[in-house]
Amino acid sequence: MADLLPRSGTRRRSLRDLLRNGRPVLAPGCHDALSARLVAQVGFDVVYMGGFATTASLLGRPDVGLLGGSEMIDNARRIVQTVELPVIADADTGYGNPLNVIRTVCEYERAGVAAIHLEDQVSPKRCGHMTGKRVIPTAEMLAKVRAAVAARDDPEFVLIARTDALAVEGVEAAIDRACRYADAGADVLWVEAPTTEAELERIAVRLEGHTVLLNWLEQGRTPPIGIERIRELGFALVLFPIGSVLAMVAGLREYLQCLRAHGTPVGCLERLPSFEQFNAVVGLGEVEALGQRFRSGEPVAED
Ligand SMILES: C[C@](O)(C(=O)O)[C@H](CC(=O)O)C(=O)O
Repeated sequence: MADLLPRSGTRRRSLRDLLRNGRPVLAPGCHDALSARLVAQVGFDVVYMGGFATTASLLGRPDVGLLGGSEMIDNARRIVQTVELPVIADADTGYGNPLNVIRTVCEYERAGVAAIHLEDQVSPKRCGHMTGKRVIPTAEMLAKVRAAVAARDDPEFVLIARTDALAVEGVEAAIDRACRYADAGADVLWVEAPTTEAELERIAVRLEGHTVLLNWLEQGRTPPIGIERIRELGFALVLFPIGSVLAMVAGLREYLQCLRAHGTPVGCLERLPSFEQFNAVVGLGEVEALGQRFRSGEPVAED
């Protein structure tokens, strides 16, 4: 049965399968269920939900640790329920100490996400490409990683350990941290916000053999390397965390400026999806067919 609310079911295994394939797995960011549906409909295998875009969407504010874990998990749950792709979610600093990390992992698992990332910033965190970041001692982050590993119920659940130490302690120290986090059980490693191609190469060389994530932050501080270079360097997973909110701002601003200039949207309708095209994005046809099956009384086959 076409699920109105897809089950989380096999999507975690599919994330691990994708990561084993050796392709760079591309994970565009979303900020809500609608943007997640567009990621799926364009044909991507994985979707990412980050704090930057979620904070912007829910609060209209910057990514400076304003959202709590429950708000992030609630947003992730709605995204999981509207796409059948593996969802990678931002768990920021884990929202407290190792006990809080345990709760965060359990709640994200129950929400159906396939992976989370935990970072070693001091709380409240700052967006990884902002200045003024501070990091917690390595030992404190190791305790969080160990707690996260112990907390997960499904071994398919993917734990991503992120270090923001590059901006504070330098690239070598950041890589050393990442290696320690792998020893503690992290499945994927992320050295946040390299600012030169030389740093990107150093990360790739020293972390060879690990599953390494690249955060390809749109308009961020990391050089905008191309997909072939990403493949050469061996990054297994690439996030594009804020494109959905950047695109929304660009498109909506253009629409509103047109409306303000003309008094009606008549001057920009041709650049918008039709009413029917939008209803296809939100699956009006499948929802109405599902409702009709119950109204007609025909037996509902279990998939
Ligand atoms: C990736 C990120 O976690 C996000 O929330 O999208 C952000 C964005 C960034 O990398 O600057 C963050 O680091 O908090």
